[in-house]
Amino acid sequence: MKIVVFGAGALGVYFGARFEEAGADVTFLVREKRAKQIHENGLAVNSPKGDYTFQDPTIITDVSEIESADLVLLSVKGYHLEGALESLKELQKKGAYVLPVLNGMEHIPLLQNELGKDFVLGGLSFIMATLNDHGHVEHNSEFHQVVFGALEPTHKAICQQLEELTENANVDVVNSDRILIELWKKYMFINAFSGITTATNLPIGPIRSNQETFRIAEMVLQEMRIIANAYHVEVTEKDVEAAKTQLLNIQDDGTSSMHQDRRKGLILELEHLHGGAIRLAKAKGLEVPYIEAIYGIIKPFEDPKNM
Ligand SMILES: NC(=O)C1=CN([C@@H]2O[C@H](COP(=O)(O)OP(=O)(O)OC[C@H]3O[C@@H](n4cnc5c(N)ncnc54)[C@H](OP(=O)(O)O)[C@@H]3O)[C@@H](O)[C@H]2O)C=CC1
Ligand SMILES: CC(C)(CO)C(=O)C(=O)O
Repeated sequence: MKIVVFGAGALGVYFGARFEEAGADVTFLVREKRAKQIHENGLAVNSPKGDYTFQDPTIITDVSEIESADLVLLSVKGYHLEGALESLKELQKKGAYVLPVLNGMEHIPLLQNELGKDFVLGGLSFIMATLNDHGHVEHNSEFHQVVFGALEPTHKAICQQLEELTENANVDVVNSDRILIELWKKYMFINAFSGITTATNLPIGPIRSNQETFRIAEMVLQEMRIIANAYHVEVTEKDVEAAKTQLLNIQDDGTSSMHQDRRKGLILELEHLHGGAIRLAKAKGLEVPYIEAIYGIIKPFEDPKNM
């Protein structure tokens, strides 16, 4: 299977490594600065699930160098999506399906409008990973899951192929037949987790120790459930409880990728995540005061000057 990893960041390199281990032909489509860093330092993953070093990674900076591809693993941040569209369209024309693993929801209709519904799969991931100063992946948890699935009947064959590729791979892969619900559940969870950790600038441990603070995360879960329901997606109270249990079970020093970005002084995905939820709520006439408060608190830190 020919897989193009679009965005050689923490997620892209991690899952690219696991797909290559499983026998896929993996190409990384990157920008010039990242290409230079990879040529200087190589490409590697440090992980409790097993380290991996790419022997001779295929790195390209121009989409025209790709003749054909079966699948694009789209792993850019939400704020880089617009800049990725032209190359994605080229890849789609060359036969590729796009599997986005970004957090959030707004990218799905955007990609469907730009590429056509037939080419945009549903996808998400659970992993705690970040790039170190060498541009290598530091995987900081025991979980490393990709959940994907067909949003349209035309996606079934490629989903089946990916499932077969990864059957015995060193990665937890789920081909879900309810991917839309899974996407919303992840969106609910991430807006609570990334919101509360980034707003407080704390990992989950001290947040959990303070009931008043943890309650804010619980209220974000509830508001996200209500938004999902307004879009006819059946996220339930039970799902909210499950997300809460997930928050209670993360290691004390565990934190979100957005909080890691705040710590590193990088651009935040706030607009795509919480901004997106507020827009989706407004479109349905819903009030989401907790999400708005989290958004307002984090907003100044979108500007790296204020970090
Ligand atoms: N990290 C994590 O633990 C998790 C992250 N996620 C989600 O996954 C998504 C990706 O996150 P993450 O991997 O952490 O992000 P990173 O910032 O580590 O990686 C994103 C990469 O995309 C690259 N990129 C952006 N635009 C382009 C472009 N036009 N062409 C080529 N490359 C491009 C960036 O390259 P450049 O260096 O050139 O800027 C960067 O290397 C986010 O939506 C995040 O919320 C979900 C679960 C866990
Ligand atoms: C919560 C987590 C770590 C799960 O993968 C995540 O998606 C993120 O922090 O972006």
